Amino acid sequence: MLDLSKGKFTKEELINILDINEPEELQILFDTAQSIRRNMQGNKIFAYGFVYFTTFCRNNCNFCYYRKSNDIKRYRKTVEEILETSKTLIDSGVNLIDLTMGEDPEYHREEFDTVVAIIKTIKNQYETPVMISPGVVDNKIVDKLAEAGADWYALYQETHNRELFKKLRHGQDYDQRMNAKLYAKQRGMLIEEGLLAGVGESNEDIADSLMTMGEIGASQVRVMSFVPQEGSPMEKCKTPDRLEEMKIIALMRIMYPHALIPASLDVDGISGLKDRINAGANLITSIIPPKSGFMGVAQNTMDVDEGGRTVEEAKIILAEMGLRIASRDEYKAYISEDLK
Ligand SMILES: C[S@@+](CC[C@H](N)C(=O)[O-])C[C@H]1O[C@@H](n2cnc3c(N)ncnc32)[C@H](O)[C@@H]1O
Ligand SMILES: C[C@H](CCN)[C@@H](N)C(=O)O
Ligand code: SF4
Repeated sequence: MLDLSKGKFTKEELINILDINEPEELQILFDTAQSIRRNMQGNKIFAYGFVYFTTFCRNNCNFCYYRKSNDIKRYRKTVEEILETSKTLIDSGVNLIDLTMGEDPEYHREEFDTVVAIIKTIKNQYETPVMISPGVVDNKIVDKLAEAGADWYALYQETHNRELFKKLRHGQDYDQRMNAKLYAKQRGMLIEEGLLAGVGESNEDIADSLMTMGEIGASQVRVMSFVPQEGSPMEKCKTPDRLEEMKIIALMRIMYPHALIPASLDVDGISGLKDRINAGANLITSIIPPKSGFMGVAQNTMDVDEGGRTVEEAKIILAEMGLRIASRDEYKAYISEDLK
């Protein structure tokens, strides 16, 4: 097999690696990714708290439960609720708060003033890094979010095949979405790019995405397996075999040794943590406090109220693997020294 440790691949080589199905070859792929992760940061794994503070959305993404046309119960949390949940997460040991929202017209109307205030409190009072996942916003809003002190702007293209994008993010503009994150990067924010697995992409599409992540300078890169959502146009589509997601995680780790790569609890809950870490992920995302009334995205309730999506639970699994959760200071050092 190809020498994987070199880290730089042509598109053809990437497609060949994605085609691997022999157990021995797969093991080499995952072992290579794991050893790169260990070399970069020893036994540390980072952890993000997830705060999905409004589930109202003006868009109609075909894969998403919260799409505008889906007739579901929605919430818009108060500032107090958002801050209280953020504080609970911070006290439990997360390294960052990911403030995530549907593209809620209410926040666009007030030009994100409330979001700016929340970011400032988390940054200045709680001394904790912030990621903002607001969907597409115009440059003026990106300026405001950057000035408020947001460290990260997360915006996932889902695919870099424009035709497929049009089907998934129906009615949305590919370039506008791409340009929003490029502008955030230009403004000095770190950016996260992401892919969906199992939505009709080819291995060539995945290879294109893997290369694009590097070209645009994303410091955090992710893949999530598609989870079918009740009431959405893709409700009857199957969730893909997880091997595809694991291969993509491993390749991202090998291509981008410094990158933050999520093991998201939002796909298979806490039971999916170990495999993703073993594939090369170095960050646990979608940690949600039980009984807080806040939801996940792809798995909106799985493991939440049972307390499965907590630092406490993750710690137990990591300990069995000889790993531990990084401290907030270790995380701050990582993003200011290794990623800049
Ligand atoms: C809910 S959005 C939050 C931010 C903002 N609304 C946006 O779309 O950018 C975050 C991401 O969740 C992922 N997601 C949504 N629905 C999903 C599903 N059914 N299965 C897997 N991932 C999903 C997509 O990658 C999407 O970009
Ligand atoms: C997809 C979400 C992240 C948005 N920035 C969250 N459910 C996650 O898995 O981290
Ligand atoms: S993925 Fe984001 S933008 Fe698309 S419908 Fe869901 S919440 Fe809205």
